[in-house]
This record gives sequence, structure tokens and C-alpha cells, in this order.
Amino acid sequence: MSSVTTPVVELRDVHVVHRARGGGWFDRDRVHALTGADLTIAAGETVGVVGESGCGKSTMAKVLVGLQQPTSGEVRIDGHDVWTMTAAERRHHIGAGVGMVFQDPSTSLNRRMPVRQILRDPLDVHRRGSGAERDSRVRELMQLVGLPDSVADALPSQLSGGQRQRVAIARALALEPGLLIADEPTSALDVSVRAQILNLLLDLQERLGLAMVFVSHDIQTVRRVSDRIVTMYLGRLVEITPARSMPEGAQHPYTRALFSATPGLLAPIDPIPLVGPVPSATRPPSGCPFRTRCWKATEVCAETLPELTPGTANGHGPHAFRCHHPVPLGTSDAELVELARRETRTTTPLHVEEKP
Ligand SMILES: Nc1ncnc2c1ncn2[C@@H]1O[C@H](COP(=O)(O)OP(=O)(O)OP(=O)(O)O)[C@@H](O)[C@H]1O
Repeated sequence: MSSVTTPVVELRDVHVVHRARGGGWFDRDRVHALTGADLTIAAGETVGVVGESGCGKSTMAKVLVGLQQPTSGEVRIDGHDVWTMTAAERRHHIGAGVGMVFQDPSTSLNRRMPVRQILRDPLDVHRRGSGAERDSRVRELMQLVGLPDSVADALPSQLSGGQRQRVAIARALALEPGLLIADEPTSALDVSVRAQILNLLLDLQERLGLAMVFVSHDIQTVRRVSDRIVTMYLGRLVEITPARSMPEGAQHPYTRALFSATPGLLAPIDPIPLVGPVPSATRPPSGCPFRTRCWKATEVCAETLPELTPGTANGHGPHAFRCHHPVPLGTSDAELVELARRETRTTTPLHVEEKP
């Protein structure tokens, strides 16, 4: 983790709408995977992204790395709006500016290429240096991620899972990007090598001054590695909180509920209870997307999307949330569990799905 300076990537009101698998282009068949995302990532900082399955984490990661074109909105990398460039300019600009490490190195690496060629490929495509310089860069990359020379001619299938992920990390760093996106980078690995790969990523980030976006279901790890944590719910960024203030610096009821379900963060208590399942991303609720499960929801939550409101996060740094009824600072998880149980018994949460 390091200090926050110049923005390397900015999302401005980014929306991604997919056609539902097997569906047409009717409104009812549209999946709102990312809705109105605004995010600025500064050089050297780590932004963790958390939220339940299907909330849009991977979609946002793909937008940041140029693999997903937004339906609307702007993606600026190093100050340039990448979707107004020609395809060739964009490939060049994004390829050199952002690297991505995927969850499963077995599927993200070309199975027919030896390690040496996998690492040389981005250098060849971007015509970086002479042949000899590219060979030397490949050796340097292997050293950087702790791979022995002896695996240079091996195919991915001949490597261990941890070694394969080291190759994927080296490839993502080949063009010296300013930002590394790591989408669940350790979850497909054996538990025994997860810590090694995580420490490697943190060490590289520190040494190379990289900004990093770390997407994970592992909230403990996200809290440990991040400067700021983005909470996503149903395609929306609902809270951005300084990691050091978590969990009690968070004021969005959903962030508090998500963190309360993570064992070991505070005294062991029951998680804050939520009502029902996450609504469908094809028919998101009107107003606040979380209101159908929220014990604090009132009529205004169904009527109006809350503005992004600055918070104080107990003085730990910039903080913002979208909520009409934020959790007061200083409220413990135990108090929230009690409140949520009581409110859920005495009121009917706003379950109705709107937006036909
Ligand atoms: N290519 C696609 N076509 C249609 N729907 C899609 C497509 N990609 C993603 N979705 C949908 O968009 C929503 C967001 O998906 P996304 O993969 O970004 O979520 P996620 O938070 O990364 O989930 P997970 O934690 O399970 O990986 C989901 O409802 C998903 O089903």
C-alpha cells in the first residue's frame, strides 16, 4: 500500500447492459450488470471490490481493462477516453497501461505456448525493443515473479497451479502497466499457495509502484490488502470506504451486513440478518437497489436513488455511500443485529420489484 497521487483510471457514469443469455433486446431481457459507476483509481493505491455473486465485480474489472465496452459512460486511462480511440490505439493504450490477472491460470494461459513465448507475446505484439531485449525482458519477468529458468520451455500443463499464476502475473506485467487488475487471483489455487501468490502481488505492487484493483469474495484478505474498499450491490457502487476504518467506519447497511457475515473481523456474533434473496439484475428495484432486503427501508428508498453522500469514516480518509438511512457511526455489529431483527419483525420490507 502506498500514498494516493495521480489518477491512472477513471470511470465516469459507466453502464453495462447485457442481453440476457437466450433473451432478446426487450427491456425484460436486459441484464443491468453495471449501473452508473464512478470511480477514480490513483497511482500506487489498492482498491478492493466486494459484493455478492452477480453484483457486477467482474464486469467492472473487465471495463477497467478494456475487455468490456460500456453501454454508456467514459473510461479514462492515464487521462485518455479509451472508447473514443480507434481499435488499434485502444489496444495499444490499454495493453500498455493495464494488466489483468484472472482467477484461473489454467484457462487464461495459452495451453500450447511454452512459458517463454507466453511472456514474449505481449512484447512482440507491442514491438517492444529488439529481439535480444525482449529475451532479456522475459528472463527479468521470470525472476520478478520467482520462476526458475528451468521452466522457460515448459507448457502451462507441466507447471503447478502456483507457478501458472506466477506466469499469468509476469505476463500481465510484461508491458510495465501502471494498474494491475486481479480478479479473484488466488481462489482457484490450493490453500497452501494462496498466501505466496498474494504476498507476491503485494511485493510487486510495492516495488513497481502499481495501482491495483483486487476483486475477491475473501473479505478478510480484501481488508488486509486494500487502501479503499468498494462495495457493489446489484450493479451499483453503493459505498467506498477507507479499508482501515472497516467494518465500523462503513455506513451503508449492506456493507455492514456483508462484513458482519465474515468470521473473525469482530467479536463472533450472528451476521446482520437480511430479508430474502438478491433481486434479479434484469428487473432491479426502483430507488435504492438494496431496499428490498434492508431493515431500514422506507418509502423514500423505493422512490429515489440516494445520492453519493460524503461520510467521515471516523477520520480514516475519503468515504462516500448511497443511502437514505445510513448507519450512525459508532453503531456496533451486535446493535445492528438486534435492530435488524426487531425492524424485520415489525415492518414489512419493501419487497415489490418495480421497473416492469
Ligand atoms: N456476457 C454476459 N451476458 C449476459 N449476462 C451477463 C454476462 N456477463 C455477466 N452477466 C450478468 O451480469 C451480472 C454481473 O455479473 P458479474 O460476473 O460481473 O458479477 P460478479 O459480481 O463478478 O459475480 P461472481 O462473484 O459470481 O464472479 C450477473 O447478473 C451476470 O449473470
